[in-house]
Amino acid sequence: MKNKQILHDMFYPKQFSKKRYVIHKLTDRFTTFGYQQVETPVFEDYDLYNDVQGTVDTADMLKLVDSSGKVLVLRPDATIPISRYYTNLQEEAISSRLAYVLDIFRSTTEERSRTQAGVELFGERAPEADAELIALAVTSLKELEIPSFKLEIGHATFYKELLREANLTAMQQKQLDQYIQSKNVSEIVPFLKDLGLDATLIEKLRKIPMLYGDADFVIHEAENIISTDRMREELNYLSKVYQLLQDYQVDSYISINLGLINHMNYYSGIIFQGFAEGLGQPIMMGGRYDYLSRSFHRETPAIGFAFEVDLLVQLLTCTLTEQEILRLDYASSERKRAIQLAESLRAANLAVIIHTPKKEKAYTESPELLVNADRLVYSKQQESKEFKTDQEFLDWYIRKDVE
Ligand SMILES: N[C@@H](Cc1c[nH]c[nH+]1)C(=O)O
Repeated sequence: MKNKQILHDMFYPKQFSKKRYVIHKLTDRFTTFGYQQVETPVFEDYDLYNDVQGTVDTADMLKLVDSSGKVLVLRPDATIPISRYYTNLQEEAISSRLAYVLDIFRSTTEERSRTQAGVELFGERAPEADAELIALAVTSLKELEIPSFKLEIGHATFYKELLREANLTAMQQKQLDQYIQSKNVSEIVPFLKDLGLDATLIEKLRKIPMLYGDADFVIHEAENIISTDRMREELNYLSKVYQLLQDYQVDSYISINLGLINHMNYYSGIIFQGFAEGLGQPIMMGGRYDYLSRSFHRETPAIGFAFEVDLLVQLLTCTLTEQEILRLDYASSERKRAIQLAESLRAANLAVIIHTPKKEKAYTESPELLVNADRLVYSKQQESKEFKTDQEFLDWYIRKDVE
């Protein structure tokens, strides 16, 4: 049976090279969209999360106590500390586009820790900013060749506007969120009737789980349930973002889902989640969180997303070519020469192991080089080749895989 206490599953070399590839691709792409990478501490004050409203449930955090009795948590979210960092340092001309690759620790996830790669964009509230950020997410997934993925775009408060006057308790709201998320239409109506809500309001709320799919259809249908100016403004905003995504030519990867619920409740506007075929959980999530920074005593609009790196690694279909490792052996008189040869190869970014016993199974297919006083003998499986000088070998070996 799988041990559920395992903190982070071991990544073996093959898997890890996939993880490294995913991280490399994502961070390179983030850079080309102007994001600069940051890192936040693993251990954080419990109070940071306790004070910030609507963040990770305190029960889900992994806590520890330091030697002075102070309660710390293992970083349960990246958006909150990065938002605090940006808000506090705003005057010091730091970039308003920050990226990260960080492990996130939550006791609710089976592995307890997972790697997220994400971006946060501060200081802008405009459909153009949202569209560019969403286009970045799509471009990244396309480049990783993630098969059949979709991004669902919704809104954190659109349907909650309908409930303004209903004064639901937090528990009731949570229950309703669950029904909407699971599109459990048959339970929604009796639940809302029991709460004594007005029949027209119930009728509108009942439609929410159906507001998903093709953008033009959803936006048109959503117009029929609008009851406040705020709802109209937000729907127009969403529609503008969608038009921009058409210009980015990524609209075929997008669907609108006004019943989308994100678990972090710092979101205040557009939200999104990415899904890949055959995987029940989202591979990315994000959204606009314009008011989180109020907790840090300044207001800065912001939007961001995070990819679940470990899930992307599972979905990777491309085959990565592993770097071959040359095993270098030498006649005892040639030790110094062999060491220098290894140095030259490593300077050209090639992998070399000097004089190791040939017992590891993984290396039985590795090429070998024997350095003798009068010649160098290269062999790989059945093939072998001889060289008179070190330079002759280096010239050949360094270029052999380059067409
Ligand atoms: N921090 C969010 C993802 C996100 C990044 N930026 C905005 N949202 C999460 O872990 O779900």
